[in-house]
Amino acid sequence: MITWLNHVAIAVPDLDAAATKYRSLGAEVSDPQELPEHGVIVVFVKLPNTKIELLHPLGEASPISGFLERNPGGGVHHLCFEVTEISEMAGKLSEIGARVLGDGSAKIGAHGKPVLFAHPKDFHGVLVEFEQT
Ligand SMILES: C[C@H](C(=O)O)C(=O)SCCNC(=O)CCNC(=O)[C@H](O)C(C)(C)COP(=O)(O)OP(=O)(O)OC[C@H]1O[C@@H](n2cnc3c(N)ncnc32)[C@H](O)[C@@H]1OP(=O)(O)O
Ligand SMILES: [Co+2]
Repeated sequence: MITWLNHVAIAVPDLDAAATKYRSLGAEVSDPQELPEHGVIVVFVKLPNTKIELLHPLGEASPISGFLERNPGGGVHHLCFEVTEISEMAGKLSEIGARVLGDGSAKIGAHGKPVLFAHPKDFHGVLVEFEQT
């Protein structure tokens, strides 16, 4: 079952500049975290009711490189919802006709929990991430 909004992710061309901008507004911003398995480096802006994940490509084959080429100034990249049972999610997604990205199995995400992504073309033009609660 889908529950909380865990984060909204924004792809940015300059991670330090983006982190500084949110910090200057008084937000608590985490240190950068490299996620080589996901091809990104991330920073989290912590808000009382959710988080903003600032994303920048890491390595040669980042899944967000194409997005930043098309949106050089940055843009909203994905939404992440928590789910009670990630192991059931891949099956549920195919049941409703949504493609699971990658090899279809969950990977460990930025919070140390399994995550899956569904294709934006199957979710009203929005890339959706699901994270185990
Ligand atoms: C771990 C951490 C965490 O939170 O724990 C993360 O979030 S990692 C976050 C980074 N990891 C991921 O994003 C993993 C899942 N993402 C992917 O596999 C890829 O980004 C992807 C397949 C969605 C898109 O890759 P791509 O841009 O190179 O592919 P294409 O050029 O073929 O794009 C196919 C179509 O999808 C559209 N498209 C691409 N990216 C997005 C997006 N973020 N939101 C909405 N639409 C999108 C393109 O415009 C294109 O539309 P048209 O055909 O109309 O031109
Ligand atoms: Co994310």
